[in-house]
Amino acid sequence: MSYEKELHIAQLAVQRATLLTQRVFHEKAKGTLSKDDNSPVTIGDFGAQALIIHAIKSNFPQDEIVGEEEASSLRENKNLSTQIWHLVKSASLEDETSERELGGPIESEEQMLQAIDAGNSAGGAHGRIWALDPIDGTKGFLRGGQYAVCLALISDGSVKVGVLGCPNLPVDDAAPLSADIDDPSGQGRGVLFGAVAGCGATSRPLGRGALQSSQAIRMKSVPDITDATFCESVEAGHSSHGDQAAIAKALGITRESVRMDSQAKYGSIARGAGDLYLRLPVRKDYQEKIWDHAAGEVIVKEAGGEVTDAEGKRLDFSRGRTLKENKGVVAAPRAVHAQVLEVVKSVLGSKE
Ligand SMILES: Nc1ncnc2c1ncn2[C@@H]1O[C@H](COP(=O)(O)O)[C@@H](O)[C@H]1OP(=O)(O)O
Ligand SMILES: [Mg+2]
Ligand SMILES: [Mg+2]
Ligand SMILES: [Mg+2]
Repeated sequence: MSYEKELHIAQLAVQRATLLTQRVFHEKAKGTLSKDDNSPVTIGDFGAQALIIHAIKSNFPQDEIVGEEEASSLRENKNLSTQIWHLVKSASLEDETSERELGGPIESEEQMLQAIDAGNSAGGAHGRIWALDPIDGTKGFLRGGQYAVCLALISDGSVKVGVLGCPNLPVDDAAPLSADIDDPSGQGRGVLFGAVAGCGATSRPLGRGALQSSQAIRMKSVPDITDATFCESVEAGHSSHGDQAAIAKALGITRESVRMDSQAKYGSIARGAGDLYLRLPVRKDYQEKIWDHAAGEVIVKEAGGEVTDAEGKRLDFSRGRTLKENKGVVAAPRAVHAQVLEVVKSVLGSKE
């Protein structure tokens, strides 16, 4: 199957939602709530989830959706719900054809809340399931750093389509990897990554109207691993900076890591701006969420990379809303992945 329509709709939907999040990014008040697990969620997360689910349901009504957010807190907070509705109502691409392809506007605030709640699939091993993270790296979003709007289609447990909207990464695939956003106007920034299993990965400028033309991306070859650049989370609670530093040292890597929030890390290594992405668990009991990895996994694999957990197992997207069979993530160019994994195992093994 070619998944041409799925990729097209996913890219348009992520583009439109990313533009909504950018408006919130530049506002001082972001309507932030704290969820039960103490993580933040903003009006940008809710608005983006509503828009993307509306687009998927309009085009693929039978498909299920695993979305990070749900609307119960909004039903108890009319003020916040109305703020989101204002954002969603006025979100549109400049291109009318694209707008129509996304199912036209959401008609009411209630329909918006229902769309948010339609991301409640339990996930699983059968059928077509979309994994949606409307803002990945919400902490980065609040800090003025990197974040990503992430959407993937999983079919019978494996990722077929992945799209990442990264508004704060440079458009230029060859720009050196840096977590800084030193250009507050956003000029020259905003990239949309896409991939279909078996068909390669691409990047294109995020833009405001119809999709601009894309170019193929490839990971960089790494003839000498000691020259590699690796990226990792900003948040020390999300992955073990200590273990990652020990692994880099054992590999002979001398360059400092680049710390950035969100799946912008997967996009960055896929286009060769960085080489490795290491995410070693801090807490044994944390289960990674499928929406935090699905799009990034297929984009890196299609750009010539390998993605496994810290034990070398493939990421298993068929187990529900989380990657409960996996611990950590190791992403690297295919030619050096085994070498990196060996060091990961030996560094983690020596701790036990
Ligand atoms: N203890 C944890 N270990 C790993 N990832 C976590 C942990 N807690 C939250 N996350 C998730 O990591 C993702 C961000 O990753 P990164 O730090 O690489 O940008 C977020 O989706 C965040 O989830 P949440 O959306 O609930 O905040
Ligand atoms: Mg996330
Ligand atoms: Mg999120
Ligand atoms: Mg979150």
